[in-house]
Amino acid sequence: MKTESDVMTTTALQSVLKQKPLGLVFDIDGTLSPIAPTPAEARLFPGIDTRLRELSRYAKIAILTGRAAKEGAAMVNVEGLTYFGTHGLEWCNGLPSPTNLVEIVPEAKAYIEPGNRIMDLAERELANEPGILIERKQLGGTIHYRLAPDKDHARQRILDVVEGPVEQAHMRLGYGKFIIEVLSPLKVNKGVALRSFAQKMDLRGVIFAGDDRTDLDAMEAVSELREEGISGLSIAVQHHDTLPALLNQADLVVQGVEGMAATLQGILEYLKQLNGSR
Ligand SMILES: O=P(O)(O)OC[C@H]1O[C@H](O[C@H]2O[C@H](CO)[C@@H](O)[C@H](O)[C@H]2O)[C@H](O)[C@@H](O)[C@@H]1O
Repeated sequence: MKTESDVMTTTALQSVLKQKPLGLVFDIDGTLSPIAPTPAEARLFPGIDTRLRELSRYAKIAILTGRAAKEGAAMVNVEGLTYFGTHGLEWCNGLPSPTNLVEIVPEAKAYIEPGNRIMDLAERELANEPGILIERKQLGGTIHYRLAPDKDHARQRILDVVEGPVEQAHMRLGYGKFIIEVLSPLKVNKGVALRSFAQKMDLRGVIFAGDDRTDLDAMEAVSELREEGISGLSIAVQHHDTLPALLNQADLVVQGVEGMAATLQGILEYLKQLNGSR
């Protein structure tokens, strides 16, 4: 049985889906892909790639991930989408290739070298720490401690190693699900990236879905765009550890990646119906 709030949600979702051009923007980890013990083990939820391919007939689609753009694109592997990586710091229109290069915010280039030095240091100093894994990116990278036997100890060890050098390099740290990230100090985040995508594609409607702290910026951007007259809706993918702030900000909450996959299927069916195709 449909509840009153289900009906309201459906109505709100449908009203955004009627807009043209329509944009659909998705985080990957925890949204399109169940959280895995390590980044290399994560895979898209079954059928997501097919749905994205079909959805791209009706909407402009962007992937907006904290992973490097190249890694995110390799994971999704659907042609014709915009791939934003490192929380919006880099992007590629379509799948990256030797003739289709990943671009980076020009002001960020000055931080590539210091970022490399900090990641080299982290690799050296944390090599013997159990359960710590280092994921390097074009700029900086992510230090994972999900597999550490003592997570509090691992987190503190990481901070002891990188906090000082990050401060000296005038860079900053970011925090997520059992990760500490070495980032540029620029005001680039998923919200800025979502706004640039909406502007570039001249979107009249936009839907964003995400599950973690950095996705909050994109959800706030959706609210701002709405105030500016662009129809928008944000979806939080709820897990056992989802931040309350994210659930409060979202217009719609779905349960886990499975719930997100079902919502994508519903969106696809509605767009097919709207556009008279089967
Ligand atoms: O904010 P996001 O776009 O979700 O990016 C944050 C990080 O996501 C990835 O790490 C997370 O997913 C891994 C695979 O499921 C998991 O092992 C890890 O514990 C999670 O934090 C990605 O590997 C990182 O590069 C992103 O920064």
